[in-house]
Amino acid sequence: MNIRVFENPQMAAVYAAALVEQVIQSVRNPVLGLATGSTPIPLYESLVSFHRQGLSFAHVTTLNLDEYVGLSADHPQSYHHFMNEHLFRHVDLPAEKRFLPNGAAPDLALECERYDQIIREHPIDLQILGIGLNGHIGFNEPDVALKANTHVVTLARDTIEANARFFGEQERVPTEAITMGLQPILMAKKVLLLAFGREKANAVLSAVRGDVRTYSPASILQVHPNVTFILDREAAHILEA
Ligand SMILES: N[C@@H]1[C@@H](O)[C@H](O)[C@@H](COP(=O)(O)O)O[C@@H]1O
Repeated sequence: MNIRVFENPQMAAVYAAALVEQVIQSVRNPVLGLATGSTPIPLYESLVSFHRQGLSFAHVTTLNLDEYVGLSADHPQSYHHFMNEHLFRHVDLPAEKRFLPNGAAPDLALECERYDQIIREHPIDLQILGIGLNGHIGFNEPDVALKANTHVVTLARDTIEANARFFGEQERVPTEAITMGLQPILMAKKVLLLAFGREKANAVLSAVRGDVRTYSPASILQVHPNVTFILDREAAHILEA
């Protein structure tokens, strides 16, 4: 596991964007696993600026980690909408090569199967991750057991509270999501986990130094052969103490 600590999220994001560019430039049909949340926003800003300087996404395929159940693609808090706003509408990534789970699908079990089939057809070259305050990755929440495949998850109380800031009030946050399971994340050739801010320091510490536990889903990354944690000083402050 590599750990890189930067002065601030902007510098960390430029480093992460350079690693993404390296994959885009060196792999014939690169597949990127993408994350949402506030953390990857500066990374997407850097990638948009790289695009303006000539980096093409025309041959890239993207697979997102997750989506809220019950939100259609045009809902302002959906992850579909998030990806459009922060990346897709700014770059030349073909619409048919952008995949996200459909949280508004009438049959969620079928939707999970559909998404797993897409994942099987597009093994991930580089997976971008954030981390929840409780150590979740994607929406794989701490639990007695974790799942390998795409599944519907009931969001943890902490997660609903943490994400209420995007919805205005807690009651409006969906209580369920569809998330990729751990298998495609662990099968990705390379994983970048980004974490910024003091409130992430404990989750980062457990992920990096704790035992591998289902109650700390990010800790499973310790068994992956090519993971880089990209942190700002605040998120790294306990690790560096
Ligand atoms: N499902 C997403 C995760 O993929 C994300 O990593 C995490 C942290 O979000 P943030 O980056 O806003 O702290 O929570 C969200 O709920």
